[in-house]
Amino acid sequence: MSSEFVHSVKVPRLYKVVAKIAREVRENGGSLKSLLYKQEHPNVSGIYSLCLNILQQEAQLDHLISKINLMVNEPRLDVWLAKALITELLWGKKTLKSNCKPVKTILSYEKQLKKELINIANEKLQPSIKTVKKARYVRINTLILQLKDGISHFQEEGWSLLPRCSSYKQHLNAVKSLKYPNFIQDFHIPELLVFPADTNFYDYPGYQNGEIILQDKASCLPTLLLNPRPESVVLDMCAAPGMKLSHLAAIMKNKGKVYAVEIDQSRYLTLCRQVEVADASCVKTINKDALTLKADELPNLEYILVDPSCSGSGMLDRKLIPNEEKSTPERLKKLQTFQVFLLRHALLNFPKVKRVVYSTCSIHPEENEQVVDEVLENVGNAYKLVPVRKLLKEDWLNFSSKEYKCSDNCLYAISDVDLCNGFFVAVFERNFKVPLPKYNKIGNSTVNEKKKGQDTKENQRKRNFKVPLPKYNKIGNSTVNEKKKGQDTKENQESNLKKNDQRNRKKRSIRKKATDNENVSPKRKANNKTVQNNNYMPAMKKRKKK
Ligand SMILES: C[S@@+](CC[C@H](N)C(=O)[O-])C[C@H]1O[C@@H](n2cnc3c(N)ncnc32)[C@H](O)[C@@H]1O
Repeated sequence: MSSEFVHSVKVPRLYKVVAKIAREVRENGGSLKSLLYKQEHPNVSGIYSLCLNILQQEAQLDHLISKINLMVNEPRLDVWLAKALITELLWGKKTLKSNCKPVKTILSYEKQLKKELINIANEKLQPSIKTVKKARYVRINTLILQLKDGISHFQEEGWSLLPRCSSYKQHLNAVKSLKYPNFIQDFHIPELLVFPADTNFYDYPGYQNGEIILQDKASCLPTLLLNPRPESVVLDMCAAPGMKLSHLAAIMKNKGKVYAVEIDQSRYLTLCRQVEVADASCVKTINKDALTLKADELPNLEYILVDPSCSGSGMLDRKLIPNEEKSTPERLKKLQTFQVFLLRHALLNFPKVKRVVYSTCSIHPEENEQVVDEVLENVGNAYKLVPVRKLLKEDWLNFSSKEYKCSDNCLYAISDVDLCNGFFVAVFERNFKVPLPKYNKIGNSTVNEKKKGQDTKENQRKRNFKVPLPKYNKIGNSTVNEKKKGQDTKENQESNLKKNDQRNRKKRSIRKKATDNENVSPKRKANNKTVQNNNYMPAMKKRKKK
């Protein structure tokens, strides 16, 4: 076989992106999700799924590549591109549709690869990582497609809808034994359809068009529990990539307003694309730090979703990637500090808000019960925790630990039990009879009385609510709050405040320039390219009449 590669036909961009990300994760220890959002590729889920597959099958891939002498015979072939193409051929779509040279090369080894794969199975080579099965969830985006039309579409494709169950336990048993051609509506979220675990919908025209959204059940729970009524005003403090956001817009039937805030520039662009594709016209996207938001920027705000960055320890997919960042106690502590800050900001800075939902895709109490407990101390009786058990009419199985002050009032989704990602949700409801504690005074007595005397860096920050967390995205490394070394005297605090005010004013004017164009053409900027590249496929079924 020739070792000269003629690049007359381009390698499909998806495979190039997948190869680049997989290499970065494996060779430089990058985080799969962060790398994904930097790519600005419309098919985020497709790329994610293929990358995950490569990383999971890496032991077999290395074995196969060495058995067929691929890199010896084809020294100019990029090994990561080869891994991406082989993965697609053997475990993905099982076909490669392109005439580019690397694809032709891999196809010329197809027979050998398949033969060696059978040998691997016979040799009982252990897969890189044990595969964890969960159901495949498909949310019908009711902003575009009516639920009944979505269901009919799948039925016309040969799928058969099982009757809904009368209890959650029965439903879980039905999901556990789901097999093609059966699917079922979710017990709690009717617009969420549940299919057997291995079903793949990434190529579905309806997925490309935003008519269906591939969203795990766990990720729909916070929005289900926030449950804003249509015409209300909602803030999604940490919005990208926009899964919960588009569900919020659907719950509100695109009536009212949802402010979607995201600090990270590349994730913000993904968010704008998701808003456009999902047709979430009631959303206003804002690219800024949620900690700097003020009540008067968001008039009549009633509901807030706080879904901050977390360790992601509940995400089944993440558990499948060897060597991904681990939840060390130090990392959890830093995440917790940020989570407390953000939740407290949501609860104490927006006086008209009546409900706040806090959620994480973590199963660590450090990011869940401990955060809620700490913030409960600050809010006093101005907010109460609503027992989720009641909201879900007793039809839920796992709750927060009674060892904590929040007791069993919050929800846990446990993968093995609930057949979705691990998740935590707490619902706070405002008691308007009690005024909000004064939060923005230095030395505020409502903050963490217990820790008086221990003048830790964290306590200094807690007392000083006006000062935003420095460099949000460096959480998890040592740059956070480095500057506050030394004594925390009142003088120091006041001078810090002044410095921060000046810094904030400067930042605001820079950001204003950057975000002003968001008012001019918020979505076009991010989406035009995507929509054109997306090759809009034909719709699944009748579009919902507007
Ligand atoms: C767990 S993800 C949110 C997932 C999202 N709610 C969804 O359902 O698709 C957390 C997001 O918060 C963003 N973030 C972190 N700190 C932030 C801050 N201070 N202000 C706004 N966004 C922030 C991160 O960049 C990340 O995109």
